[in-house]
Amino acid sequence: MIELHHVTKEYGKRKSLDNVTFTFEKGKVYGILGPNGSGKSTMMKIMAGLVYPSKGDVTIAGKKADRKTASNLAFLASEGMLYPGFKIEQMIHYYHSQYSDFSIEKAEELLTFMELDRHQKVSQLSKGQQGRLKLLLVLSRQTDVLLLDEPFIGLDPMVRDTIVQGLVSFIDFGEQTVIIATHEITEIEPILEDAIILESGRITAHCNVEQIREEQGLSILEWLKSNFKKGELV
Ligand SMILES: Nc1ncnc2c1ncn2[C@@H]1O[C@H](COP(=O)(O)OP(=O)(O)OP(=O)(O)O)[C@@H](O)[C@H]1O
Repeated sequence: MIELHHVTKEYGKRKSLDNVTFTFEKGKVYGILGPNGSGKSTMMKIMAGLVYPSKGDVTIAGKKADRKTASNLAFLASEGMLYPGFKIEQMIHYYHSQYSDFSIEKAEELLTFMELDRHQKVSQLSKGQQGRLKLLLVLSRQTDVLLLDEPFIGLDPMVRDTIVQGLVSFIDFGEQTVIIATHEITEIEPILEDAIILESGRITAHCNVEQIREEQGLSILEWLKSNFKKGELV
């Protein structure tokens, strides 16, 4: 369980997060949706213990989020995960050396699944291949919490579908708490249980995906549009 309690993050006078209180329940898959600059990455970094709130607090399984709690969660970040001079197999061995929960067997399975060549250098990978390698590195870890910040960035629509299948195959549903910040709402919808909308640093809506589908007949994109106050596109 991840609890945000009156969390505000200020950069200068600007509030990236504004008094956010929310509980992510254990074993559920959440989507964080919202336009550019609404605070999605800030929220992910705060839960990952990489950025500290200006006010309020974040706890993971009852412990305050910091570098220590960060070691028991896998975070797919938008920047800073890959070393350009490394080959793919070196990246895998590096992660294996850094994280005791890293499974080489899972990494091998994912190499095949993601159609990556272990001998290729990171600097020679396309954006899509880099995205797949990042996913390989986080999905090979056996952590209670998985945070994915824009996992589809740079990936073409065909590959996005493959990635969703990969998530379905490699996530431990019901056990891992998975939080995905994304603009690719339609692609991710099949695996989401709950969705929240962030607008200007505030949570403005929260839904159970199946419930709105059954009770209101809405897809998550339609729900998002119906809830979105400013009418901006995400
Ligand atoms: N390190 C930083 N220093 C100053 N301002 C920052 C910093 N990080 C984020 N911000 C600001 O905080 C706000 C929220 O940014 P954030 O990256 O969390 O949004 P986002 O919803 O992830 O956006 P996107 O969809 O474009 O990735 C933005 O106004 C951004 O400029």
